Amino acid sequence: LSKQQQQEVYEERHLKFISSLGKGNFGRVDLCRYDPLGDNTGEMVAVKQLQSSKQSNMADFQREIQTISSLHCDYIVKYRGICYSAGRLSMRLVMEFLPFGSLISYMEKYKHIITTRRMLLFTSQICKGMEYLQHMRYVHRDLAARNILVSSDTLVKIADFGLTKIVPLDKEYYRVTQSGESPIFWYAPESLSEYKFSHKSDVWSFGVLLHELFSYCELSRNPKRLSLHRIGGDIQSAMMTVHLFNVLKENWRLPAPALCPPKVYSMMMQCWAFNSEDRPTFSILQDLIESSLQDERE
Ligand SMILES: CCc1cc(O)ccc1-c1ccc2c(C(=O)Nc3ccc(C)nc3)n[nH]c2c1
Repeated sequence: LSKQQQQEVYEERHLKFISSLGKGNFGRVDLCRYDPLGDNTGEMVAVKQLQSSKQSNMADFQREIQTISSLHCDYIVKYRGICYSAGRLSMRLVMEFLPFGSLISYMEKYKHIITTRRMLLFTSQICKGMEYLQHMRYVHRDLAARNILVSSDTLVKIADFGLTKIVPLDKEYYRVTQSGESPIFWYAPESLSEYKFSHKSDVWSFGVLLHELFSYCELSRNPKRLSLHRIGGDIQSAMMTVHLFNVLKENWRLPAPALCPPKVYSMMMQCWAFNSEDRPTFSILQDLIESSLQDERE
């Protein structure tokens, strides 16, 4: 079977645990080898335990699987299938394994050798992935460096943990975000004030992701830290959204990262237009990225 025709049902007995990929912002994920031939030639996959205790969740769950399995794009982490645990009500989500893990850990590790060109290549790939999601009428709502995975030194992919977002653990519901990360610092003003999400709010988040990337995903310079510095870090969380909305209304924006090419910061600023209709589309952003790539080529 070609990779594309790979059956969607994985038999538990052939799913061999290799190691834990750590508790990223997507909950606990394991590296497994799916080895039906039993000769260690099977493919490596990333596997996540999903519990869906109530019947209602099952409907949500099936719908999410329908969506995730319908996304076929080189710049979106591929859904591989589902492994039904014999007897137990739980099941496991099987996704494509990306050998370099999260963009945040990658940038921390390689920031001294990664070039502006390479960062613009990653930017272009994420933009293409978002163009595809928009074409599929899919709003991501949580575009951030923590949700980008690295396949190789020249390829990154968008992971949408939508599935892991909606499936609660058998006891409590948990938000799929980096421990301590509050997504409000990636939210467009209309998302903060009216909880409205659209392709245009994804563009706003894309600008914040660009800021993370060109700040080498450094924790000291991350959007949450910089925003809290501006609005005062000591306010309780309920007021944080209001304060953040107000400073954005008064045209405060994240400052240009050190060494950031002017054209790239200008792109971020266009993504952060207060009125959503003034923001560029992902295809316009693609042209701006190409033009920045040209500058880096000369
Ligand atoms: C199955 C959970 C999931 C659910 C979803 O909806 C979307 C994506 C994923 C997912 C999450 C993590 C990974 C990983 C990885 O973490 N890889 C790595 C490689 C190397 C190191 C050190 N750490 C880590 N690879 N593919 C992955 C897919």
